[in-house]
Amino acid sequence: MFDVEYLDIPPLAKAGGTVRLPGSKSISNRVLLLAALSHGKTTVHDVLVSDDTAVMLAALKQLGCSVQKKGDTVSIEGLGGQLLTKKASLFMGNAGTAMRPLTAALALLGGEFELSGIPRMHERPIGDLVDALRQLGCGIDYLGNEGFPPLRLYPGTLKLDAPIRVRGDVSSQFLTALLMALPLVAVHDIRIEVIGELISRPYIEITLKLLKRFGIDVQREGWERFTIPAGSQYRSPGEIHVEGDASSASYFIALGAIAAPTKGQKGIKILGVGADSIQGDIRFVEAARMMGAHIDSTANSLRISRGKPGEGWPLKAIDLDCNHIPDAAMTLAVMALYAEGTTVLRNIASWRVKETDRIAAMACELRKFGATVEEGADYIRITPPASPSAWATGAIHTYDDHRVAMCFSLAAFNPAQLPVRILDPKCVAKTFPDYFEALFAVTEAENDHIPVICIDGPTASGKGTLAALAAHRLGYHYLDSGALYRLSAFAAAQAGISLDDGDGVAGIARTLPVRFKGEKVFLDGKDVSDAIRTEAAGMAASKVSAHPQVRTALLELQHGFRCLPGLVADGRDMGTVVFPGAQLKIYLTASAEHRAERRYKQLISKGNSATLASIQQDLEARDARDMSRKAAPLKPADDAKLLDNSYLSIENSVDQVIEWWQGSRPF
Ligand SMILES: Nc1ncnc2c1ncn2[C@@H]1O[C@H](COP(=O)(O)OP(=O)(O)OP(=O)(O)O)[C@@H](O)[C@H]1O
Ligand SMILES: Nc1ccn([C@H]2C[C@H](O)[C@@H](COP(=O)(O)O)O2)c(=O)n1
Repeated sequence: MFDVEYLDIPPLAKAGGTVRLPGSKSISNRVLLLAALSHGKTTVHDVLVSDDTAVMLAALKQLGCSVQKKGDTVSIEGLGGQLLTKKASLFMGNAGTAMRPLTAALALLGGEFELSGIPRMHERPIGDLVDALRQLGCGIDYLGNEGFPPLRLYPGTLKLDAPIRVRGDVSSQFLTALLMALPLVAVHDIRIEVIGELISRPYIEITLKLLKRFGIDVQREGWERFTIPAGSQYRSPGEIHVEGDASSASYFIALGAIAAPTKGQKGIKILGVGADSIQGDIRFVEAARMMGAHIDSTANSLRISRGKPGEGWPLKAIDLDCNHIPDAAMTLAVMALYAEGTTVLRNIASWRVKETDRIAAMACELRKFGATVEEGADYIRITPPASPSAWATGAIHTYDDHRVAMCFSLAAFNPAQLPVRILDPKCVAKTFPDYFEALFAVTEAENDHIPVICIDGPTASGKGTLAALAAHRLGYHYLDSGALYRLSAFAAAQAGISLDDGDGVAGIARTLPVRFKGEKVFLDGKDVSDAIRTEAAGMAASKVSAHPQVRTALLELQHGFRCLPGLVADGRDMGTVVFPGAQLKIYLTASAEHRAERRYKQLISKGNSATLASIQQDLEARDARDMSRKAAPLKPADDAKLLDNSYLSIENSVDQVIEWWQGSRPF
């Protein structure tokens, strides 16, 4: 996951490859709760591992459920409709799929509970569900504002004779919550009557299908009346698989529809969800086809490609009632940027009470790209920028809403080739923690659009420390090019090749079996991190680095580090030779005394013996060699910014680099 303040996505050009989707959030949280309420043990496979499912699992554990989790497989020993814990404070985060059904189940089972969440959860309505539960005799108080969490639940006297009336036009989760809770008390037939037009019906279909898997056969008359038969009892199905998240699929369906295919690939293949999906958002496929996408499906996979020019590309604008795909419809709003004409998405009032007011959020962020957007109580109308030159870009606010973040990543295909900044990208953890990694794995940018920051300078100036920290702040990859010279010298010595034999060392360097993992370096699978960090290894590296053949041999390997979303590289010739077109070049230096002292402290802290004087002598000798060699000598690039950090802390040095970087960005 990109745990950074913002993520800059370079302009993207192409897409192709296979994406395996994480499990559906809606199915995962329903199944986890049903498993907890059932008799017997349920093993749930392919569960979504995310913030919202973590909230549900934590609550179930607090309620006395035995939960075993291994990767995306969760085994739950069901409570059989009996609570082991009758008193608890449960934190629901911003997970509506946990808050609503747990409120209903705990209110009916009795006990004293408090359910709260993050501030946005306390702005999301729950009054219609509370009203329905109060009709049943459940004890519920509002602890904050009337109609909103947090809630206090306490035992009441249940009255189950009269039909229960619940509103269906604000959130279908209220009905889902009742459908999942009422089988716990179905001593006789229990009827639910829906008031108002039921929105998001596909989610009710998911609920009914899953209830059936757990032994509850709800009878439905239209979408207005539901009956839970007397004697209903939850029974574990034993094993159950969660299908991939159809709402998450929408981003990759859209990707296939708007991106030119990468060489050798037939667009995007999505695994985990397909024509047999029980999720309503699978019907996003129909909307994407209407806009021009080519989509083939099997039972549990999809393949998407962009239409030919004039036959699906550019996309066609649509005017669509989106009641059946409320979450995935947000993706259509971004696809509208690539459509000819004005797209209207209707019947989306529920967007206003989701993680944020999604209509307002989408309108505000779409305008940053130059789109003309009109919003109404339950619709949004989007006209894209009139021409490539009318496109703009911006820093996208994500409102702690995972879907806003994921949708707007697709704006990086803009024809003006502008980068897009996603603020707080880690909000995708709610449903798809590795979304951006998955996106970058199947997208391509033109090579010179992938940003590179070069940090060159003499020995022990702090290049590595600075480069690694800057890379971490930006979510970029990091290249320690010095390690490659160290490894070449190390591997050559091990193979009995003289360090003076340029061709011999180059032969080794050309096929270095190297792997970086965090701060560790592996050569042919062996951890050599410490072995290549000695002063002697540094001197050996300096020697082999003077051979032009060795430098040429390592060039391709270094270029390979330039990957999405960007790179910070440190060394001696990053800005002058390896990445001459880099967007930012820094020449980092410090006085020889300061550098010797830093290296001295570094060596001593690792238990090595050294004297300050000998270290200073060694590093000056190494610098002299690196600066005087013919091939790619150490020197500042003509366009490098000079940074002397003799009296600058590490934090201030990083801040300076980030400030320079920000200054070069269009946000
Ligand atoms: N601004 C700074 N102030 C004080 N100490 C620093 C500063 N920058 C780096 N250091 C410390 O200096 C030591 C050397 O830093 P680092 O290994 O990053 O240098 P380097 O330039 O990459 O060295 P080399 O050329 O040998 O690879 C480390 O212990 C690091 O923590
Ligand atoms: N881009 C680079 C990086 C390193 N070298 C050589 C010269 C250095 O003395 C030696 C070790 O580098 P360090 O790990 O100390 O950064 O490798 C080079 O020539 N070009």
